[in-house]
Amino acid sequence: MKVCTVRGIHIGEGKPKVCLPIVGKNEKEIIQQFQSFQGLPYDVIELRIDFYQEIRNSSSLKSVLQKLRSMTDLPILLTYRSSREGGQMQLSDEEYQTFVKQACESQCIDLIDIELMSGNTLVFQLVEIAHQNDIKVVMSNHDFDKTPCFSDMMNRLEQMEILGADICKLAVMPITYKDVITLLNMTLEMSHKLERPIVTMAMGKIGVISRITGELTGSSMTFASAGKISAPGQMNVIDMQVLLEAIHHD
Ligand SMILES: O=C1C[C@@](O)(C(=O)O)C[C@@H](O)[C@@H]1O
Repeated sequence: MKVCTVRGIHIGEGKPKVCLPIVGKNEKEIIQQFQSFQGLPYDVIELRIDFYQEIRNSSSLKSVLQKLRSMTDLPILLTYRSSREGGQMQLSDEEYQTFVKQACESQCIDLIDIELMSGNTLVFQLVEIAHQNDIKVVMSNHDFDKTPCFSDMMNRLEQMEILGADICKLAVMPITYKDVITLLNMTLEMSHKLERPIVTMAMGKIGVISRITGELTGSSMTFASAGKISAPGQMNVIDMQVLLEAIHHD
């Protein structure tokens, strides 16, 4: 597995990197949430821009990205999560493309989430826009209803790599503990098979274990919370670091 380095953070090496999501609906809330992270042990900020009410307004979008950039040197991952995949809103294909272009051209972000299921042509175009602007692509897929079978999950991660992902991310919903074990096994296998770092998680209460075992299975990043969660099962960032450290070995 190759390492993806962003602003000196090596994703895919050592302990899984901890990402904290911001879920503010306006600029004030976004900045307040970011400020509340001060002093906490984390590596990457995720701005969940589907929560932001002004996502379609290019000057507001630019302004919020510029403000956040001016406040931190940590890597910023910008994520628009469609309602199809558990997010807060649905952009049309055209709007999605415009949004990705504006965000990447702002030069205020380091990584951008692109949903695998947006359709190959659109995904290809979005990856191109990101890479032209030196932004890394976290390609993602979410199943909030179930855990797909082993081979389906493998295929999705493989497809992400083929489509140009720099990091391949899969989040699923387990119904049973067996689903969680299936995800962990699949992660272990794919972390050896793929060239790109992978990120996986089983959401919800019964999937919590999957958020701390990345060093064993090869999942290179994990999402925690500092107050507001962006997905079910995220644990507090301080508890998370204690557990990651307990598992960590050289
Ligand atoms: O894709 C992911 C992972 C996630 O869904 C989780 O389960 O922690 C949280 C989201 O904010 C992020 O974009």
